[in-house]
Amino acid sequence: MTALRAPCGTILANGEAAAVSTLALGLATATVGATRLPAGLAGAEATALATAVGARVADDGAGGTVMTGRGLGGLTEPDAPLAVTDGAALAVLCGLLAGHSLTAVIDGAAPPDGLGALLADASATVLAAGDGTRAPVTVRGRAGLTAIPAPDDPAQEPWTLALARVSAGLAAAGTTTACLPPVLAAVVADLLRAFAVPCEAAPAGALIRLTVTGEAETTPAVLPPDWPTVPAWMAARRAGEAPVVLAIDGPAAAGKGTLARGMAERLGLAYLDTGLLYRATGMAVRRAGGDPDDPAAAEQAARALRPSDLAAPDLRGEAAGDAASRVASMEPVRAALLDFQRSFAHAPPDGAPGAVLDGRDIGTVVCPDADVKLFVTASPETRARRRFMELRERGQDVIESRVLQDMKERDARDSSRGIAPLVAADDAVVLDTSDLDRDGALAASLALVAACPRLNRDAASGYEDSADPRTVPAKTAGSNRPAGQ
Ligand SMILES: Nc1ncnc2c1ncn2[C@@H]1O[C@H](COP(=O)(O)OP(=O)(O)O)[C@@H](O)[C@H]1O
Ligand SMILES: Nc1ccn([C@@H]2O[C@H](COP(=O)(O)OP(=O)(O)O)[C@@H](O)[C@H]2O)c(=O)n1
Repeated sequence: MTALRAPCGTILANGEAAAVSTLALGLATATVGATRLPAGLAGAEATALATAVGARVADDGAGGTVMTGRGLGGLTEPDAPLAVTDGAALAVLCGLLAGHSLTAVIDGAAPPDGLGALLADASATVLAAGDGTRAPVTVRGRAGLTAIPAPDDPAQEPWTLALARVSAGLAAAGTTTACLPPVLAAVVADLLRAFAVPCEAAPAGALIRLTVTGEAETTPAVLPPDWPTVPAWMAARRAGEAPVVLAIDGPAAAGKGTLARGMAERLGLAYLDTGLLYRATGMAVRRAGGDPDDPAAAEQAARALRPSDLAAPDLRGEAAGDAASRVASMEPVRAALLDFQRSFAHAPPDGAPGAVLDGRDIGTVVCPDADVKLFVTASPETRARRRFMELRERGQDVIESRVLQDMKERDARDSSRGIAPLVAADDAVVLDTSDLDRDGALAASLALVAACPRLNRDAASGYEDSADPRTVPAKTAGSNRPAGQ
């Protein structure tokens, strides 16, 4: 057996985040070809760990890392103990190493209960200092693990073991099943798919059942730069605290909805387009033959609004936008729609750990305590161009100069109204998307979420550099200002 020497590497110690990062690094080291990892994911210690099992590591020239692995089953035996300070990361690493013909000693964290039994089932042997519950752990792996039996009661298996099951399953014959909490399952499935590992995710009660097809040929991946946000939402969810609320405000066609949908998807949060509530109210008045400027008709429509009204096909056009901004200037209409928006933010549907809301007054009125407030804007010409293209793609016969004119009028009405006007909250970050494409805007926004103190509280070490707000082309709103200026 390899003689014990001083530890030669550590892995970030952030519970779920550390385990997911370890899985990402492990996949990269077990993949033939060059995988790009974003800044922050492969820290110095983790890089040393990957190098110790035969991966080649280089800078990508942009703060990230290019890792060239050796293929599943191709990792080499480390000639010194590997140091891992987090038990969940250790479990994932043991699972990965179990599918290789090597012996590795891992020192640092204690292995989670049941890890030895799980890997023994897959024909790898995990030995620990006598009883399998203390460091150091020795993994004697072997190529071509037998299929890993499903857990007796998936709901009872700790997520640490479920993740070890996934990592061991990569090299195991057939299908491996693991059950994980929804957010963790979503990010793991995302990661596996990035490396082309066949995997399926389906609800299994409160958990998500992930099935991973083993012995797949992984392909090099490019992990997006927002990976550092992973610990943020995981930390928020684990803390069992108030839901995460992200508020996105800004003028028409700035890209709020595109950004909000993207953030909700990436972070596993619920999304509410609050503009639709006003659009549906305004169009309900119009459809009833009324005038959106009539306060009584508008209030009645707002009070009678039903979720199914939000699916009406004519809500995206400029006529609906115009009607919306008329009814939106009336206090009773706003009051009638406020509770719904606040309830959505504070108790997001489907047990989501938080919500993203976009509109005009989310950061100022609806959710003044939001964790992150973004004020998204772009030059009027850029916005008009985008809206024009969008409407044309929907088959609407529109003239760009007219779209610009309508939009300016609507922005002016929204900014100058007495109640909940369109202004950036004092603590909002202004994000000008004029020179950012959709992906760029999303990456910048996710980096801001990663930098949010409450969300990072539990996930500080190893990630703070990557969440450097200096990389974000945004500034904090010092004073309230009208849109489009
Ligand atoms: N950064 C961007 N670059 C280019 N086009 C964008 C960008 N963000 C959004 N768009 C496009 O602009 C149009 C308006 O975006 P949308 O998200 O609906 O804005 P808003 O919700 O602020 O009205 C859509 O067609 C969308 O695809
Ligand atoms: N939170 C909100 C959301 C929308 N609105 C109003 O609803 C109109 C339509 O909003 P929207 O977000 O659907 O419009 P776009 O930005 O997509 O063009 C806006 O012009 C505002 O007048 C509001 O007053 N408050």
